[in-house]
Amino acid sequence: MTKLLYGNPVASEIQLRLLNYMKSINKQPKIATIIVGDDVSSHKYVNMKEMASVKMGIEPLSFRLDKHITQDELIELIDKLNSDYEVDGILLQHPIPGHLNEREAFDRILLEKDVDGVTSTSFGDIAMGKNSFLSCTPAAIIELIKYYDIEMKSKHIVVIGRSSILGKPLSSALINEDATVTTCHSYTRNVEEIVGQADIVIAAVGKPKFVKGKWIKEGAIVIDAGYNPGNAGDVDYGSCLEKCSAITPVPGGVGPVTIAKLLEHTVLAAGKKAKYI
Ligand SMILES: Nc1nc2c(c(=O)[nH]1)N[C@@H](CN(C=O)c1ccc(C(=O)N[C@@H](CCC(=O)O)C(=O)O)cc1)CN2
Repeated sequence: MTKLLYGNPVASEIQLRLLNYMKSINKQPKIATIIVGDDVSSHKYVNMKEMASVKMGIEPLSFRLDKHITQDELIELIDKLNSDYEVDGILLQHPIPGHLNEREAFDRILLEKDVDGVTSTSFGDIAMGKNSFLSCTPAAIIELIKYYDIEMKSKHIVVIGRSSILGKPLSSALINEDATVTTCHSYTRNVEEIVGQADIVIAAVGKPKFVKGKWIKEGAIVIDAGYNPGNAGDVDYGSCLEKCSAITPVPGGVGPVTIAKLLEHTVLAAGKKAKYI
């Protein structure tokens, strides 16, 4: 019987941990959320993050910027939030319109307010095993794997995707968990063959139903980090279900844990206790 790795119990456990921790902080954590433009999915995800924040007693400060905003105006807002003592965390939702330099904007976020783990410095710190916030979806995946007592040490984990907020930091964090990691991307030859050698497959490619059941080694574990329109994951769920020993559903898998990790990082930032993963 294939085990379903649901995200909600993992998210609930994180939230319980946070509620306890919040009792020891004598301030209400505040997160600034920024969306540039009118990407429908971005608005949906940020609304979900804000609703979850409010439920946890975190105050969201929303910034919805026009799609024609200039780089200077965006940087000016980030600078203002960096120097606002009341703001504990800053979230700049990806993607932003193409005329803007997203990397420069991410990197403008002060390290201690980078609760979303998107700055180059956070990424470098994580790679070196230093104390910064890991990007939220990679952090969610590692939390979910640990929650279900899945061994990472010495396992061959194949990550499909190398985006700067998902595939790359995830591969790096998995190496720190003593896994043997192969990262596949659009120039990788024979992806099917490589996936077939994996003990754990993590799909973070941004292509609906990309991973097929026939690629999967019998009994492997499949984690779907995809968030495509219409709630489609990156994994062809039906065919993979038949081959694997455990799988995350979409929706209801990695997604809810990603949001819980953002809340956790925000509360930890508020408590000035940044903690690795
Ligand atoms: N600055 C960032 N931008 C983006 C990130 C990020 O971590 N930081 N990640 C993605 C998308 N994302 C969060 O922003 C995200 C996507 C999906 C979910 C989620 O919980 N999905 C639900 C289904 C939602 C629904 O009902 O429609 C699920 O999987 O159960 C959470 C977060 C892009 N940009």
